[in-house]
Amino acid sequence: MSPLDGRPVVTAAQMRAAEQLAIERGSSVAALMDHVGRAVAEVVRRIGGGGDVLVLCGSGNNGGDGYVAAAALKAAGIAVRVAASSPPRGEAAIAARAGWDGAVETLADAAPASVLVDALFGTGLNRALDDAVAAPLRRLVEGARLSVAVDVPSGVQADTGEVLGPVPAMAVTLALGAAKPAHLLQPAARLCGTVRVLDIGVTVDSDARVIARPTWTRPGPDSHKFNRGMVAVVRGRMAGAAHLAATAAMHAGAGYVVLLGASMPEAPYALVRKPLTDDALDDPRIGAVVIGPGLGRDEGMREPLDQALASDRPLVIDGDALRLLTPERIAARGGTTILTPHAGEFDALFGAGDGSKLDRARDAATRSGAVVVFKGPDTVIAAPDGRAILAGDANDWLSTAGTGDVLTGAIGAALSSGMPALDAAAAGVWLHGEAARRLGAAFIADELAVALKHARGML
Ligand SMILES: NC(=O)C1=CN([C@@H]2O[C@H](COP(=O)(O)OP(=O)(O)OC[C@H]3O[C@@H](n4cnc5c(N)ncnc54)[C@H](O)[C@@H]3O)[C@@H](O)[C@H]2O)[C@@H](O)CC1
Ligand SMILES: Nc1ncnc2c1ncn2[C@@H]1O[C@H](COP(=O)(O)OP(=O)(O)O)[C@@H](O)[C@H]1O
Ligand SMILES: [K+]
Repeated sequence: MSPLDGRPVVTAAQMRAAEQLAIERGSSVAALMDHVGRAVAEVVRRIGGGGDVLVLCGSGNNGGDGYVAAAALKAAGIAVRVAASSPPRGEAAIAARAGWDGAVETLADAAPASVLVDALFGTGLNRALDDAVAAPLRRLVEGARLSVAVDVPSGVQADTGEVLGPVPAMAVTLALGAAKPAHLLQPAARLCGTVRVLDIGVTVDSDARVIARPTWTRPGPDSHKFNRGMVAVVRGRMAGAAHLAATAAMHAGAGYVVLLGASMPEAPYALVRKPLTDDALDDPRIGAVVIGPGLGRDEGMREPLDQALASDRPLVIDGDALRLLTPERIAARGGTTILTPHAGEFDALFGAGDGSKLDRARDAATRSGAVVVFKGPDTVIAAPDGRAILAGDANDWLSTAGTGDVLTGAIGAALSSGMPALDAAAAGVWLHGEAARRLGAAFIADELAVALKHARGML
């Protein structure tokens, strides 16, 4: 069992392809199922505290994993029972069922146990759970002290994170071989509890990964304010938002932050204030220009936006600026661009569309030629070359005004330090998430901007 950080995220089809490759190299579905079932049993034995176990088995291979796990638990001397939603169908699942020498109860009749193992449906779920399954599943999860899902909680769509009908929350989910989008994307991710990847002896790779602690160099003897990273934040109609972004950039470790569009000195005095002159963005030392927080959506703000787009400096575009643009206009810019839309801004810029958040973010990155940070209770970062990074598990207290402005500043700081755009976006998201985790509850965006320094100190 290992934590998710930095691990590949694969779809059901990618997982099947990896499984197929393992089979071509001499393994078999039955051998994989045997491996998975035993590994699940071992974890359940370890975390179950010796309590009795009820394994719920479906008709597919997820159910097959369940029968193998039940047999292994029994062999280990654990009191275990099995209940099934319907008989096994595939060859491997039928063989796994045959390896279980105990009774098989119906879901309706099964009494709860202290540990519940949900092996009803995995990546093969293709519709909402029937009531005859959903109701007993809920009753048995509620009656258990500990509930463990095999691969994904039954009822969630592994590739999209959609929840098909009411699904009870599990305490632990054992992701088989690799994380699936549902382990990170909402609303499914909240139902997974603690997710751990279980090695199943299948090699998986993917161009999508779970966010991980970034590599972000600390200042050294050669550092000075300009080579630490210089960030220019363009101020608009609502000065507070740009201030938050600028403060965040400073506390994320930028060496020099300038607020363009203001000239009167005021605290914090470390923040340099200058007017947005025609040549303000020409300074080659500027490593990132941040525009959008509090910019205003009126026609009058098109001018500074045009100036930023025309500059050859790396650009972070957020908030109102996203409302004044089209994907084509961004694509035409060339150069490095990072967009940080929340769901409303995303829909306005790229259209509502269907598909998973991961698919939509990737499509948006391709269309705009920019790295797209699609924010929300889960955040998907996508690059035009197809790579993607998923961040789940956010502190819900982030849902307060101004936290997005803070994120923009943090990304600006990372970008200005010379990181490639995808890495910079991920570093900013990680720092923001870590600062929020440390702050706990009911913090405000001003505090979040300052708290970035504590997260930065960990790197
Ligand atoms: N890919 C891999 O490398 C491995 C996968 N294994 C397991 O196989 C699982 C996938 O197995 P399957 O493809 O058989 O899929 P599932 O076991 O998730 O279920 C598929 C079956 O359930 C039916 N079904 C789908 N939704 C339903 C619903 N709402 N109500 C009633 N029936 C429904 C389908 O028609 C199909 O017959 C994985 O999640 C994992 O647990 C392991 O056994 C072995 C290794
Ligand atoms: N449960 C949640 N709901 C909304 N936003 C969340 C949640 N959890 C984390 N966040 C994060 O909080 C930030 C909100 O940004 P945004 O909506 O742009 O706010 P603002 O425009 O007020 O700064 C984003 O980084 C988002 O990913
Ligand atoms: K399951």
